[in-house]
Amino acid sequence: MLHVENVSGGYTFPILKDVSFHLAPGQILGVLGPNGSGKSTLLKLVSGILKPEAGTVTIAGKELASYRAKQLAKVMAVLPQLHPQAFGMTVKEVVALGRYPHQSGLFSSWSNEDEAAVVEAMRTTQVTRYAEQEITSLSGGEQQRVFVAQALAQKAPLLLLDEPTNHLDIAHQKQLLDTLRGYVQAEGIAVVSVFHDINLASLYCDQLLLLQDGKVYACGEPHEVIEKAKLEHVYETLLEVAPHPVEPKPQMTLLPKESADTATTIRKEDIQIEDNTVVYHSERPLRVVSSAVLNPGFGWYRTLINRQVDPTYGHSDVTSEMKDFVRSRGWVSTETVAQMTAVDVHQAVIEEYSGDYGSLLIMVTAGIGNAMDVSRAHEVRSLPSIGTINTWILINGHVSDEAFIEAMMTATEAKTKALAEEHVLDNRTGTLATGTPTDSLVIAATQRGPFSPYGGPVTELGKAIGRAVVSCTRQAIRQYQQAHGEESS
Ligand SMILES: Nc1ncnc2c1ncn2[C@@H]1O[C@H](COP(=O)(O)OP(=O)(O)OP(=O)(O)O)[C@@H](O)[C@H]1O
Repeated sequence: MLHVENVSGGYTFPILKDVSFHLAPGQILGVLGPNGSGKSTLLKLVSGILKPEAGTVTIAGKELASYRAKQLAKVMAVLPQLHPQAFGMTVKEVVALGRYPHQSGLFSSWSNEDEAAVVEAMRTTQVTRYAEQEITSLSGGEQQRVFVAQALAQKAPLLLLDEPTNHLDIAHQKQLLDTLRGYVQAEGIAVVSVFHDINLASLYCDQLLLLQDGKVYACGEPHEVIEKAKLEHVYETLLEVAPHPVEPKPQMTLLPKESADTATTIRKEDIQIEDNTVVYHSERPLRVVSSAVLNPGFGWYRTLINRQVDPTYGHSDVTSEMKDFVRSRGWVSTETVAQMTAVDVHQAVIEEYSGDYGSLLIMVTAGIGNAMDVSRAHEVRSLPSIGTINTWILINGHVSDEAFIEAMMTATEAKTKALAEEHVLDNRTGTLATGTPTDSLVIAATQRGPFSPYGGPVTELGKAIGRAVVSCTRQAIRQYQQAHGEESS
């Protein structure tokens, strides 16, 4: 649909240098780049407002320079960054201007097709209710939607949009782009759109073109362009790129400058055992990954709780009950990770280790009444009630996501090793137990200090986790056995 080949051009001096890309029908290309990088200039060169000094622009198989104005308007609609003033016109009249290329003769007649296109465009952009209102009486975002409607009413197979979501609130941004996406797929049109919002561009575009100083720095699918190093280089700012939770489209997050007063050190004496809970509270949120009852998964939290409940504990909504409990103790539920255990929390084993990775605090409570052999779990019909090994690994250090995951594996292997060393059996099968049905793990890091990219058993961090978890879990198992009158072997 659109072929841009080695285009250079600009104003009195060149802005764009040697830009090439191709766009197929049914595709959206997002143009990204910092202020002044040439995004709007590129649209002006593609739309014919500016003439290229070198290179060619071909639309629907025909060179741009050979189109007559009205003919061009039939194949291409443009939403400029700044809109022409439209004083005294109603919304419908502004949208109807989009039908100009389809009028013929001196005394143009308004056809049913024109009317249908205008009505549909207003409906799509949700401006029908303002149809008879003067455009200047609308808010900035409402006016923006009217100009998008004007471009859609033109029914051109190529749409050039300069920041179409400008002034729109998040719901209207999403609504407009969802509609555009559907429209592009249904009608097979092609769209080139300038975006400032990198995440929206990633979510909605098939291809992205990243400009730097008028040159193409990167071009490809969102996962090829939305890369930390590329964006940091072009925008000259610190950021992170992470996966979108639902779509396979990367999303970027800005990293604010680190403030000097935000360091937190986790110390053994700050872990409190009060009533029926083990509690750690940090002034600064910790990066946590956990399988806790309250706030599991990855997140940032300030309070960690291992709560002892009665062995007969039973609630239909455990998460809500835990939230209420956390609040009743004066903690904030949205910044608390909470686990449950039937073990007396005074039997918690807490140890401290340090090394090149920073330092570690381990807390373990071990209830092994329901210990089971995972390889024989398929033979068990009903799950036993409470009986859990809860483990905390608190790290004074900076840990990558990969290291968090490897630390989980290392800790799990270490726990299983501890059960074997203590010769804990699965009572149903008489084989060595590997864990319990409801074991829970919390790994938290201050994300300051030494950086650990990995957490496997050959890393300093992994070695410490392996040794510490085996030691603490073995002691916790013995505590449990002594409390329950059993002999540790
Ligand atoms: N009409 C003009 N005459 C001369 N120079 C211009 C004109 N319009 C833009 N420029 C210059 O061209 C360069 C690129 O501008 P352009 O508007 O294409 O950037 P952009 O990437 O769209 O920026 P923004 O993100 O701020 O909208 C800038 O240095 C700008 O000053």
